[in-house]
Amino acid sequence: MLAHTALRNLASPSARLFSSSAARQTKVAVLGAGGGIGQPLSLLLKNDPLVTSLSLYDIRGAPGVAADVSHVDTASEVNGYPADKLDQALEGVEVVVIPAGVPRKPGMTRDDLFNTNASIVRDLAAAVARVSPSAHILVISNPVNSTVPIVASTLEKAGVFDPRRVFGVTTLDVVRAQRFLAGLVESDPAKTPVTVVGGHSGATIVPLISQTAYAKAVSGEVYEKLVKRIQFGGDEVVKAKDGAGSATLSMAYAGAKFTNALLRGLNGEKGVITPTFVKSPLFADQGIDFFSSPVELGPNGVEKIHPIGPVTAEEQTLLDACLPELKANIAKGKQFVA
Ligand SMILES: NC(=O)C1=CN([C@@H]2O[C@H](COP(=O)(O)OP(=O)(O)OC[C@H]3O[C@@H](n4cnc5c(N)ncnc54)[C@H](O)[C@@H]3O)[C@@H](O)[C@H]2O)C=CC1
Ligand SMILES: O=C([O-])CC(=O)C(=O)O
Repeated sequence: MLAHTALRNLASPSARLFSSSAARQTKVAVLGAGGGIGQPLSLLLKNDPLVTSLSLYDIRGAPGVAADVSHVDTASEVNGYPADKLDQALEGVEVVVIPAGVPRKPGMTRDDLFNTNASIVRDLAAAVARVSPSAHILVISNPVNSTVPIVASTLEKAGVFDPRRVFGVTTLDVVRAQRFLAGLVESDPAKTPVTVVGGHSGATIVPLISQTAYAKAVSGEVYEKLVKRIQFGGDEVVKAKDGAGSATLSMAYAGAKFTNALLRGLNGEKGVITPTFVKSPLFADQGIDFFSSPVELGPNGVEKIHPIGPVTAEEQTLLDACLPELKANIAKGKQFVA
């Protein structure tokens, strides 16, 4: 039930946006704004009335993207920053979205991106710690299961880590789950909320179909295929793009959706609840201190971490497979910064 309300709140951001005109507005930075995700994400954020100012940074091409996006006739101002202007890009920023880093090619796992992306994310987090230490950081760069602990440990080292302000963006898993389930049961995806917990890679992605209104409509082989498709939706896109990268457009949509949810929470809207990968007590006793479960977003970021709720035996099996892999991914991220 909780998940239902939660995801319904997320389902129609535009309707909520237009009723929020009196809300406090916010300066948002996109680091990696010139990339496959960064460009459409910047466009979608330009279209979000809760964003006052958009700061676009990349080691390549951000001023051009900024000039282009700045012509869109919404109120926010847009500035683009080249490679040597990271600190300027982060000045006064309250929300930082990070899609910087390399994407997968066919045959790679997300963990194969670690060697390149770990240092990119660490260095960007160090800059946020230095220039805008109280900003909320939304991590898109893969492998999310490791890059989020990298950001947290980097902030911790700098003495500015607040667990309420660091988020791994797992919204694409929720978006896919809702789209795929809705396709099977012929419902409206916006009215087919699904909670997805765990992390963001293969077996660590755990959709809780039993908590949906359609639990009984999908069983046996149909259920198994649905779960696999949600867990490996990223691979589907990587394969179809055939060497040209991974999901960018659906990720930009998911990133903008999560950013809007956070902004609504920061603005004091109540009941904004969505899964996100955060520092979490849920499985900390098993040495897993980051986990995605439904999180209520509020004026300080994470307001409340909700438990995963009732699971079936099949879902427990999925969780049992998720936890050791997630634990190793988290440890790898922490170790990189230590
Ligand atoms: N969390 C999720 O659900 C998803 C995550 N991703 C991940 O997002 C990341 C980006 O993917 P794409 O946009 O497709 O890649 P891309 O290669 O098209 O764009 C990445 C951008 O990052 C920039 N960049 C590299 N180093 C940088 C630095 N130090 N500072 C600022 N910018 C830097 C590059 O210049 C490039 O413009 C990948 O790691 C990918 O795996 C992709 C899809 C879904
Ligand atoms: O599959 C990838 O590498 C990109 C990603 O995280 C996704 O699409 O879920």
